[in-house]
Amino acid sequence: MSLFTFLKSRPIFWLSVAGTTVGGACFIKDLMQGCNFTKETDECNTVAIVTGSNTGIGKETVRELARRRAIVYMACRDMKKCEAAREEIVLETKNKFVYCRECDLASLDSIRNFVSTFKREQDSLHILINNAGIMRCPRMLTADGFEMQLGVNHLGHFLLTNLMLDLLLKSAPSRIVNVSSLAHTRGEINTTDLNSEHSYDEAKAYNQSKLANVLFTLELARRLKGTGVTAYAVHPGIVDTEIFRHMGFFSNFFAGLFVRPLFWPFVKTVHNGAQTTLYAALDPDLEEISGVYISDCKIQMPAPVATDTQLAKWLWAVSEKWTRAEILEVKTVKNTVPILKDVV
Ligand SMILES: NC(=O)C1=CN([C@@H]2O[C@H](COP(=O)(O)OP(=O)(O)OC[C@H]3O[C@@H](n4cnc5c(N)ncnc54)[C@H](OP(=O)(O)O)[C@@H]3O)[C@@H](O)[C@H]2O)C=CC1
Ligand SMILES: CC1=C(/C=C/C(C)=C/C=C/C(C)=C/C=O)C(C)(C)CCC1
Repeated sequence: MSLFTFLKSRPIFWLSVAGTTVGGACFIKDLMQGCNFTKETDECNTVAIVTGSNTGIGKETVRELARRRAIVYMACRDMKKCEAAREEIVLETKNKFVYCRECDLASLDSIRNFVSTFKREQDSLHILINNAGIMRCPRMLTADGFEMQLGVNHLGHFLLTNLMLDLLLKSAPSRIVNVSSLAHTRGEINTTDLNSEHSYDEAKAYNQSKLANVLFTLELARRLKGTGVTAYAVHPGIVDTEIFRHMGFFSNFFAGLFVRPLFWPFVKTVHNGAQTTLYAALDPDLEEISGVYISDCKIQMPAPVATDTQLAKWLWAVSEKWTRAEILEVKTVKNTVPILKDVV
């Protein structure tokens, strides 16, 4: 009888195999969780907006901002889901200054309505977190005819940010956090068919939109230099959220039963997935830094194409035209401080 045949017949052998597998999976899971933003900050009187915050990374981001006593606006398209998430967060954090307001990033009108409502209620904004996202959906169009992933992930946030710039400038130091992805490294800006009208590939469209997030951050930082408003692009890690909802391989019943458990050790929990966003939004050490790409709470180099300033300017010009955004002429602090010849 070989050693293996002998072991196979012993229940203790199978118990130890199962124990090692579970232990190994937990060990890998622990290794994959990445950074934790533990620096205590008091955000009392800080006004923040988080888009797409009824679930996933956005919801966790709101939870932590609320725990730190911020006034938080959850900008969501589904008011029922938003209210359920808000209630849970208010009960848990005892912070009642958490509000749900409708904002469908797939509609320029909805974004404009959200901005008007917000400006009627608040006269400052310190943190804008452009988090909402949709990944690898079949070809769909927004209310204004934009390909959905480009429309929601980039163009909607482009308009929202520009409409909020007056408040952000007034409230400086203030921050804009664009939730991008490592997927930007596989992205290309299709300058001849940005809206995927001639051909559509769901993965290419997602990667393009996430590259657009980094290029938008770069151009924002350039335009806002010296104003006290800073911009960051972040990669949250691979996080167990509903982002896979359009990918049958991950989201159907069979996947839930067999595929997800296989991936479980390799993905971050939502709590850990929100840490890099929180770091970018809150860490005082970043106050003088802008236009950077952050992954695992560390400034990292993005893909070379994401540092192309000409491409960033091109994307800005097209986005400005398509969203009909009124772009504020930004005066830097240097320009606004009166100089001697203005005073005498
Ligand atoms: N999870 C991951 O591994 C990674 C995620 N990211 C990025 O993180 C961000 C958050 O995603 P995650 O939490 O994972 O995904 P989820 O799918 O869990 O959350 C996405 C959020 O965006 C909202 N949203 C989608 N479309 C719109 C819209 N038209 N208007 C307003 N809100 C909308 C969703 O609302 P609703 O529930 O109503 O659809 C939801 O609240 C995204 O930008 C994503 O690209 C980046 C890298 C990896
Ligand atoms: C294939 C594969 C993995 C899954 C990768 C996934 C699920 C990536 C998701 C990326 C997302 C959501 C990007 C968003 O911008 C693991 C688990 C790392 C293990 C190794 C092989």
